[in-house]
Amino acid sequence: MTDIPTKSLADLGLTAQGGAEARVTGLAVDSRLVKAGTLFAALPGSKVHGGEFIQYALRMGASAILTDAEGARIAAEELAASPVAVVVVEDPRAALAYAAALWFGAQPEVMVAVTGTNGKTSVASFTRQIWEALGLQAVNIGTTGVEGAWEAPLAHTTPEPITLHRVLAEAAAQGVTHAAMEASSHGLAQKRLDGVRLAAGGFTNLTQDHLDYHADFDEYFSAKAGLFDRVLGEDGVAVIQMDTNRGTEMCNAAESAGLEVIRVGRGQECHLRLLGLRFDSTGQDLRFAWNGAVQQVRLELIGGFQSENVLVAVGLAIAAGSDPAEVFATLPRLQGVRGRMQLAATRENGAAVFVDYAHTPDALATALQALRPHVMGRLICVFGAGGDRDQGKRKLMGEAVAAHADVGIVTDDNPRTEDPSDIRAMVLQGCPEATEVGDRAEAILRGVDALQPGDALLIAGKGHETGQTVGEVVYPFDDVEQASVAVAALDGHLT
Ligand SMILES: CC(=O)N[C@H]1[C@@H](OP(=O)(O)OP(=O)(O)OC[C@H]2O[C@@H](n3ccc(=O)[nH]c3=O)[C@H](O)[C@@H]2O)O[C@H](CO)[C@@H](O)[C@@H]1O[C@H](C)C(=O)N[C@@H](C)C(=O)N[C@H](CCC(=O)O)C(=O)O
Ligand SMILES: Nc1ncnc2c1ncn2[C@@H]1O[C@H](COP(=O)(O)OP(=O)(O)OP(=O)(O)O)[C@@H](O)[C@H]1O
Ligand SMILES: N[C@H](CCC[C@H](N)C(=O)O)C(=O)O
Ligand SMILES: [Mg+2]
Repeated sequence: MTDIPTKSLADLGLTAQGGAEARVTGLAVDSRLVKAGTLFAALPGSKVHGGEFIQYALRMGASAILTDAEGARIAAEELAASPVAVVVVEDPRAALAYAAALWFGAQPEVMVAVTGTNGKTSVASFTRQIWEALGLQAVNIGTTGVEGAWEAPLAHTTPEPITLHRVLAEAAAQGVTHAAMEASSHGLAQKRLDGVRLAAGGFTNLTQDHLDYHADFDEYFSAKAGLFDRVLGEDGVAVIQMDTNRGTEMCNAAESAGLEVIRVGRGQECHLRLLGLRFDSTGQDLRFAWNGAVQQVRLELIGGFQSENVLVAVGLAIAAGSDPAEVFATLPRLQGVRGRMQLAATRENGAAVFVDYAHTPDALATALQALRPHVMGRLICVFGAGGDRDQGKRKLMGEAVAAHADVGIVTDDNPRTEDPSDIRAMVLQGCPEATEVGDRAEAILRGVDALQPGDALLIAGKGHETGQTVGEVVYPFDDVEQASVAVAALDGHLT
């Protein structure tokens, strides 16, 4: 007959109205993906309630519907006329997260997650690199896809639970035992990772971003705190960067939830205490103490914020069971993450071009300040702000560049469905002296052309991205490639 694996609602931890049972052949949150036997999760959305699509899911042969009272109300007529099993719960997103975990079953034995406005991808990658250096089969999961012992592309930083658990089960089947994942604020607010068993959770920092999605900064904080007060079990460990806005509050939230906390920072109360950083042209020396015992390691990474991220990764690896001394010994082998303070090209006159993913006011300020000790001349910054995203951060991004760069060039960064010149105008409010060059390739060429001996150029905002999204179309675009092209064109012309 059929070899499609099925599960009962009870197998998925769900109870239908009237005790109805159903054999489920798959899960879907989008009605357009429903096939015969699928459980369709009709979720409350930001634009529309998924309940509107229940009738369509029924026509496609859904065997069960998971929704809330509102979804059941919207589709009351169709549901009454159908033999489908209906599960009504208060929080269908959380129920879906647990059902997806039960559907796919396996996940890597040891998992950690990291949240924060900036630094998640970096911490997740460093944690994976530490594990790999210790001989473990490890991956990081997030903005740059699944990387490490097993690789796969992802469309989101924290995928919705069906994709997430499919990926975790496939990774486990490939022999991956350790995984470090990013927990975005959207992912936490939508409970995408509530079904994941985590040994530890990390926090990097909290500054402005995504206030188009979260009602205000407190709600944004609460979403991030959900990693500690909801997702991590009581035997989990929290690794908290203290030297940052809301670090103490996040630590309190973790302690109130009964978690053990590893504090990271410069203060005396920190278990992983940053004692000093010395910068040179290829990296930095990091001096720190672990429970009072002093360590010093060489990092081939540009920018002091990378040391902060490394210490959070160190805390996560220790929290998840690795031996501290063995973890410290791996650190000189850490490699920078693609598009994070990446040296993309060098001009014949020695001036360097860096590509970085700074796309928030704090990240721009941090990245520019991090470059300053490496630059004797001027710091030039090519940057822009994304369309269909938090508008409130645009002027603040301009202000960060006005404050920390010597020359600013405002350009486009994924205008999406907005008018690019409107976005640039909002950015320019924060840096009226900057030059406006809409075309990003031309902006990069202008920035590279301006480089004199001792200067450096920071191309910010796109990092590892390989496309420029204008309207609904993604045009191929790579900052690292454009930097090389510009240097070759200008220096080739000069020689
Ligand atoms: C803003 C946001 O996070 N939206 C997510 C949310 O959708 P929504 O609430 O807006 O959905 P909606 O359009 O109102 O529709 C409601 C429901 O009806 C369903 N539907 C809709 C149309 C249809 O024909 N049939 C159907 O079933 C939808 O699947 C949805 O479940 O719930 C959906 C189902 O779980 C997600 O797929 C969707 O993520 C979209 C794709 C998205 O782009 N999210 C981005 C912003 C995101 O999550 N980014 C974060 C953070 C990045 C960062 O840190 O910088 C990330 O983790 O990537
Ligand atoms: N600890 C930090 N403090 C401040 N800024 C940072 C820190 N770490 C990274 N950044 C800045 O943020 C940029 C993005 O870093 P990263 O990709 O690691 O963050 P992320 O949190 O994963 O971002 P996203 O929300 O897009 O997934 C870096 O290129 C750098 O400019
Ligand atoms: N995950 C972030 C990435 C932003 C990167 C930047 N290039 C932009 O498009 O704004 C977001 O979607 O808000
Ligand atoms: Mg990321």
